[in-house]
Amino acid sequence: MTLNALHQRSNCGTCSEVEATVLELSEVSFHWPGRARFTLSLREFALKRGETVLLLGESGSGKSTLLSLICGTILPNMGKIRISGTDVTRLSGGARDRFRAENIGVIFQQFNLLPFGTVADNILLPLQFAPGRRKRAGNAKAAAAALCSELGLPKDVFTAKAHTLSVGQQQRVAVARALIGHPHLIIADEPTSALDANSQAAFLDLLFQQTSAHETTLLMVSHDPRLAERFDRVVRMEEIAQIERAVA
Ligand SMILES: Nc1ncnc2c1ncn2[C@@H]1O[C@H](COP(=O)(O)OP(=O)(O)OP(=O)(O)O)[C@@H](O)[C@H]1O
Repeated sequence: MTLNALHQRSNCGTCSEVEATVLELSEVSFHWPGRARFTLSLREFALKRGETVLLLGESGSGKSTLLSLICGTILPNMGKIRISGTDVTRLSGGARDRFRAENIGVIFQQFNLLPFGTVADNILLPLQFAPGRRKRAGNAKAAAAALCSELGLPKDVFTAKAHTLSVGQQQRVAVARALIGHPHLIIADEPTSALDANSQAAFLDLLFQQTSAHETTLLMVSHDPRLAERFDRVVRMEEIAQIERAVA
């Protein structure tokens, strides 16, 4: 039996601790290649199950780089990145893509919806690559429709093409796509940056309602420190990471 299977089946203290930590980075170092070499080093960073964390940092401080490392779209030069007990740096490229689809819901700044796909197509997309998540979603179409209704999207929008939606509606679709099948970890990269204060508050209400209902861990990047009070914890890039820039 694998360690993960043991953790899932056991109620022992050690395993509850492992399960309680959804994300754990240790001794991670990454550099972007090229003339203006940027190096990000991070000793330790962990997120607990159900925790909501706002990651703040100046432009160019490596926030998006860190999120890409967590999502496994780039690999560190050294160090461990464990998500729900699996060190993603040890997975092959294909296995990492599948792991991401299974375990992480991602919300991008520009939402990254398929413009000519329907709302349903967009929400169901991650399930195509993630059989476990598809199973957790149950009746996937019904789950997507339920999420739409919980997120305040009108029924007739379900079959509309994504590009015909308002920005506010597209946001909700992006949230539904990240939440379907209950991934343990949601990563959001400045999802509120293009919104006015009222829309920002409404967006966060939706996100927090959903994450608290399913004990989902949320790591959200923003430039806006005013959002801090809504989160369990605020982390600044300079507290957790060191960066170096060297021009060759
Ligand atoms: N694809 C890339 N190729 C090479 N270097 C990159 C790449 N992406 C980022 N970098 C380097 O990493 C540095 C940090 O960029 P990153 O986007 O992670 O910062 P950020 O904190 O998210 O910035 P912002 O708040 O402006 O989005 C950049 O200054 C750049 O030097």
